[in-house]
Amino acid sequence: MYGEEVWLKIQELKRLTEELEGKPLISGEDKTELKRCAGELLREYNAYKAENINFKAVVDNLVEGVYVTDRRDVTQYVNPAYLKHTGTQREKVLGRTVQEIVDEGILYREPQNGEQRKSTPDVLKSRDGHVIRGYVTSIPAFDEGGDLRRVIVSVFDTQKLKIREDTSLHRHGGEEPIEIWEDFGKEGDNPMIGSDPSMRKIKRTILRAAPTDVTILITGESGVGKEAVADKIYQFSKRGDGPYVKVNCAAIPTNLLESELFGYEKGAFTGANPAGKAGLFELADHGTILLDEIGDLSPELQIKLLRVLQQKELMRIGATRPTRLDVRIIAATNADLKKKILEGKFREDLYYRLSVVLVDVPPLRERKQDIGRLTGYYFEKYCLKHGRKLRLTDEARMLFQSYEWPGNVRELQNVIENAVICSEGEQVEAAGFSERLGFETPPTAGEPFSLQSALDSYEKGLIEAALAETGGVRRAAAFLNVDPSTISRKARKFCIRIEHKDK
Ligand SMILES: Nc1ncnc2c1ncn2[C@@H]1O[C@H](COP(=O)(O)OP(=O)(O)OP(=O)(O)O)[C@@H](O)[C@H]1O
Repeated sequence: MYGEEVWLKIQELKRLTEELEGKPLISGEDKTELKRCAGELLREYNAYKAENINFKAVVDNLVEGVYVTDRRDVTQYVNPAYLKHTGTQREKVLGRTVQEIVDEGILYREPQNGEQRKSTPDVLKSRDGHVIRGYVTSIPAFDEGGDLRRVIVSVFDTQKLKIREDTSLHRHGGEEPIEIWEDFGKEGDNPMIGSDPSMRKIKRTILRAAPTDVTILITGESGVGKEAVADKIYQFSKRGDGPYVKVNCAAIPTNLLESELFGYEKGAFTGANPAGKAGLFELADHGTILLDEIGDLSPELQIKLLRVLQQKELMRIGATRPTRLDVRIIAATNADLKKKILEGKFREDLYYRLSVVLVDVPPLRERKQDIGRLTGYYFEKYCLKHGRKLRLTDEARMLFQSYEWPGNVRELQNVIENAVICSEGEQVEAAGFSERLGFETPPTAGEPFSLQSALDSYEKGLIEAALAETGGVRRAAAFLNVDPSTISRKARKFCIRIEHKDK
């Protein structure tokens, strides 16, 4: 007697109990017995409900990815969250062995231990260039005879882990664990690598400002990652499912930029589309627009943009009525806008409207702590992309640390990709980059050259690199096999700032 039947019976019993309540013919004992019966039935019904929960529907709706294989490693089930994390499709994996899937390059999964429960961070990667990170737990399920029946793999989206840890961090006011800040972003997207204090601050700002609708101005040298910051703001905003329109204001000729941004009405000017055209702002309605190189905006367009910011509406060219807009504006520039204001080239009121939140991304040379991780990430990425199995030598890594990277992360990417493609052996040596990076360039005859200054420059680079790599004078000294006092003395001589302290 289960389900509906039990329920009806309980209702009947309840009704009877209430009816008999107060009637003299039924004894107290009978009433107690009736109540006991009803209670028992209710318990039975609840047990039935618990046993028959639709667990598949539950697992289908989990935030964690779940992947189940049988004992021969054949995929039996994957939940939607798993497919989302890995960007793969159900039909590509169901009924297939993990090995087949890995061999085809649909997915890369580091070896899992099928015999024991195991938790490992960072074990999922897709081979299409994205590195996917998740916290993975594999649980083998055995039958009564002790034989392995299936393996249940659950993947925790580390992005969620990061945000949860971040909030707990603020609650407890503790020191942030570095790994939270290493990569930053949803799985499958470009990570934003950086655990240098300046980058951590930027990531905290992104987490705080993204869910609001405030205007954000991102400044910094070319190639530092301004667009990468804007992408994260978009991802973490409430508009993450809405349109995201990116406009490089410097790339569109000034005479076209107005119609591109604001659109025009029909017959607005000769040569225009007779039906009129919506501008990029309108295409970004209910979403986000990134105005890159905002410093290049003409004075006329600055006024039009101010109107969009102040009144949340725009005038198409040739229009008589404004169009209402709901767009979140992010602006970016590598120009010094304060200087442009002083020179009368940029409106001060626009600057303040744009920079409600200001994110200044420092150049790579000011966050040397991140060079190692960025190098590792891009080296792995380009090796995968170009199908090469290479090793980056320690000397090459050191060289990277001591270089100033005027082109910032973009230059680092290019140098690494070039080395991955061009290197002939099995490892990428420092010599492969040194000339490109301007190290050890042999002097040409007749050029003024001092051996001492070349040696000083090399020594300075090595000490800076060792300090950045090891994080302290004593450890840098051990690394270079010299006395700590030598490091301190040379740091003074070469004006190297020592920010790191040995613990
Ligand atoms: N912290 C980071 N971690 C990983 N990759 C990064 C990081 N910052 C930047 N990049 C990568 O470096 C490249 C250049 O970054 P981006 O285009 O965001 O720089 P930018 O400051 O907008 O440059 P520009 O001023 O020239 O437009 C991109 O491919 C980006 O993904």
